[in-house]
Amino acid sequence: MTSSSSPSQDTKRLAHDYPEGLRADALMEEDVAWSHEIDGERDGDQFDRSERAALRRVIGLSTELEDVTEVEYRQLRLERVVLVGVWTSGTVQDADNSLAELAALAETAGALVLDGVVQRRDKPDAATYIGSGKAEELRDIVLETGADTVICDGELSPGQLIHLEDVVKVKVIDRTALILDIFAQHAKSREGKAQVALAQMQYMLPRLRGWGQSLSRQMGGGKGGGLATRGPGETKIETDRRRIREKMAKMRREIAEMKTGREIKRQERRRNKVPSVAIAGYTNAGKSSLLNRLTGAGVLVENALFATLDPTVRRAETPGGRVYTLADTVGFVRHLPHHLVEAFRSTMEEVGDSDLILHVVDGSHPIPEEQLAAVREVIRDVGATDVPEIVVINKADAADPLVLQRLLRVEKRSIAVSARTGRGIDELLALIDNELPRPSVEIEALVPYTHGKLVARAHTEGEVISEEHTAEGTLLKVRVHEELAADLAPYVPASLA
Ligand SMILES: Nc1nc2c(ncn2[C@@H]2O[C@H](COP(=O)(O)OP(=O)(O)OP(=O)(O)O)[C@@H](O)[C@H]2O)c(=O)[nH]1
Ligand SMILES: [Mg+2]
Repeated sequence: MTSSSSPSQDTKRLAHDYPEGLRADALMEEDVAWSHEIDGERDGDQFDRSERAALRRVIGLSTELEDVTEVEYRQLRLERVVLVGVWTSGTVQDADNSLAELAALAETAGALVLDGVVQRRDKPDAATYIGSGKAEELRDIVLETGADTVICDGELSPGQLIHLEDVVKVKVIDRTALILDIFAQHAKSREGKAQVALAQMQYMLPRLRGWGQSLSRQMGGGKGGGLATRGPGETKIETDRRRIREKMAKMRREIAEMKTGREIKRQERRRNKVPSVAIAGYTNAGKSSLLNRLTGAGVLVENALFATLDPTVRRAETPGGRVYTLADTVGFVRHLPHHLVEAFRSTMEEVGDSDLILHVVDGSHPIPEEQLAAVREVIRDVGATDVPEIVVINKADAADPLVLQRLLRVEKRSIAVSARTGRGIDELLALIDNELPRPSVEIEALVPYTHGKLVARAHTEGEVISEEHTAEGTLLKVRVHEELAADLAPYVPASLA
């Protein structure tokens, strides 16, 4: 029969194939070393690394939930984890990639990945996700490695989580909970925090009993407190559910209010006719690096997933001096938990509202096409399909030239760049200039020197074709939007009007 150290044929253990591939610290060290190495030539100031490090997990604590009603303060304490995936379709390579991504997610959350297994099945087992026999094998791996948590590569039903926990006897969490946890760690703005909290509550609501059961099991069936707050005939779970629902409603209202604030700012930009460019793309593709490279903004860059959760908007200029805004956005990931898509919908709508999308993809990834497809799915989801898109194939310095060629051939409007070395950046800037909506009215005006403001506006809001300083004032030939054309109309020389 199968012994603990040799799982049967249809289960594949990844740790043996990638002895170093699943380790987080190696990833981070490379990043730090590099940032010291190239002074002044880096893709961004990594200023809150220490702050981020302070959020890393505490050693030796297992997942705990102190009070379900305080769900937004809940933390998954992950330390030593074993990953498990069910591989239903696609190639072995696909399955490996998926688990490698889960490993990167787990490491981003602060866990140490000890082992990873994928299981070939037609579909996940309804009761235990991997099937009871495999669950026993998984139990052996957990014992052998000393893991305290198992992370499943999918979204499990509350029942599956409980049943699998019963067999493996350590905490079991799924990919959705893991991603929610990372978002919770990384959210900084009030809006971001509220969005994550809402998504967490949504996820928790149907799972309350599961968590409650395993919690009471852990505590030896203790009754817990909170009796005083309970209404007559209401069980603890019912009270908790009711309180969570109330909190969710409050959270939704708050998010709606914050959205209004952002909406006003956006309308202001639109009124000023400032074109907007959104940088979207798969997590870790180099979106923040690109923003930093294009504008010199000091946005946090980290070799971790979901480093950016709060959209940053920066001012940028075309080579001709036309002003536009450049917005960094939340990264995407395959099978983004539905709750998160919902909670971040308003943020993602910014992408749909922009004049141009820079769709950044990691060219050094083995199959960048998968990332492109996953991102486009979300873009479709938020109804942003009619915004023009430039595919920016980043990390060209580290990419396989054949992969680059393939992508450049398939994607019509695409360009290969490296935010790290600066390769292709000038071409990208020119391309952005080309794709940005152009002001529609061409006009010639003689602006008196007393109206210098109008000349300045012509430079930032329009395109100056020629400019001449005459005795009577500045003679401008410009392309501008209609409002500015109206403001300039009084100064159009009679001979031209
Ligand atoms: N080799 C190489 N690495 C790059 C390049 N651009 C970015 N990186 C690295 O890729 C990692 C992720 O970069 P970020 O800019 O944080 O990526 P992001 O898309 O903003 O990621 P999230 O905000 O986490 O979704 C960092 O370690 C960067 O140093 C590049 O052109 N070449
Ligand atoms: Mg980022």
